[in-house]
Amino acid sequence: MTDTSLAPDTLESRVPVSLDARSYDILIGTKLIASSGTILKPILKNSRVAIVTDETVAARHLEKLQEALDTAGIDHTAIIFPPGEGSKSIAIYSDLMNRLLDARIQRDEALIALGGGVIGDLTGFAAATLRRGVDFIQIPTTLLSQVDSSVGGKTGLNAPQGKNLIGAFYQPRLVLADISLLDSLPQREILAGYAEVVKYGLLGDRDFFEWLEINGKKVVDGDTAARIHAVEQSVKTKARIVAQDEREGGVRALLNLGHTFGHALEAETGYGQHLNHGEAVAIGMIMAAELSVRAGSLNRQDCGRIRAHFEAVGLPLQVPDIPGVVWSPEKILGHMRQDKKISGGKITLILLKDIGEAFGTKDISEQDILALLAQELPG
Ligand SMILES: NC(=O)c1ccc[n+]([C@@H]2O[C@H](COP(=O)([O-])OP(=O)(O)OC[C@H]3O[C@@H](n4cnc5c(N)ncnc54)[C@H](O)[C@@H]3O)[C@@H](O)[C@H]2O)c1
Ligand SMILES: O=C(O)C(=O)C[C@@H](O)[C@H](O)[C@H](O)COP(=O)(O)O
Ligand SMILES: [Zn+2]
Repeated sequence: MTDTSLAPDTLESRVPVSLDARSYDILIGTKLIASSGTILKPILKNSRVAIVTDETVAARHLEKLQEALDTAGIDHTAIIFPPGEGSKSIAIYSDLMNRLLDARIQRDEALIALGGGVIGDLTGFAAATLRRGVDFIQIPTTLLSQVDSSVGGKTGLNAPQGKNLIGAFYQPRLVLADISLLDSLPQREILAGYAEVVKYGLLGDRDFFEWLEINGKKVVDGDTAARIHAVEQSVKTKARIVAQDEREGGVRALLNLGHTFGHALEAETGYGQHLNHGEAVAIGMIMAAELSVRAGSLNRQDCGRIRAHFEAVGLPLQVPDIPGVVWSPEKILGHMRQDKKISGGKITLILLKDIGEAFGTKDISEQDILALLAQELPG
């Protein structure tokens, strides 16, 4: 357990992730980065770390982290990559490993992921594989990474064949979710993160979805208390599910609501700037809700309620036209056939029974998926 007496009084919440020897805390609050060195020091085996970040985050937040580490007497080196999904690639991973080895990062030293989900997934995978495993800390700087990607230990890279197809389950030692870091985040990225926030309401917490119907706009518009509540509720749900099923043998698959479609859309766009992960997941959740109505598990009225909330906050509902992309149901289905939840050659979909209750099924035929895609894709 983290020694929270070392944290400033702007620490609002501590959410534990209970995984035996791999347990850790998620600390949520404002202005936490200024105290990060003091908080981290007792967790580190050795007073030397490598910070991995991207150019955009480095320009805004790296200095604050470096100063905090200096104050605590922790040596550090920074490795900076271009921003964007393209950095979750084998080429960047290879470059990162070379730089970590050139810097002689030892097994008892640690990596700090300072950034969004791209930096978190990349750094986590590097930590899992460097000298067969070094500790890593998540300092998530996007709403998406604070509510979702920094927690639960899914790390990895995209492959030309599909999203997140190379990776490892490898838990961080601590997650430091500093809400103040979101002040510099563009609105498009706030909305991308909000898609994963709504996911937590839809898949397992109807009360939270209803809270979002009232307060979602505040979360999106920058209200600190609303953002803290949204991060806390999301990670509490994620921590509970991950503690039950760390390696996705069962219930954890529910966290993939909207992702079987969403990842296929991302793969088809080549992980470019026109459709980010949160947007693809938002559209994928609408597809899952529509398919749930067709399958008879969700009523049309609840599907309409989900659509209305997405519209109210500004989440995308439809697949956009993207230059150079010719959408085709067959191609999207082809990407879905690479999904990691496939077993026995059958696509597993996460559908809704109700707002607040998701379930996994292999009973939807490929013809039914194609029919849904024909309705939902442009053109
Ligand atoms: N491991 C998991 O459980 C998990 C969960 C959800 C998503 N993901 C992965 O996360 C990735 C998406 O993460 P993301 O949405 O954070 O994207 P991202 O990491 O690409 O960040 C989005 C953009 O925001 C910029 N940025 C980050 N923090 C900023 C800040 N504080 N101020 C200004 N700009 C900032 C980045 O430079 C980038 O351009 C995807 O690859 C997705 O597959 C993983
Ligand atoms: O943590 C999980 O489990 C999730 O599914 C969270 C998702 O939001 C996230 O995008 C995850 O990376 C998807 O995992 P994948 O196994 O489908 O690649
Ligand atoms: Zn996701």
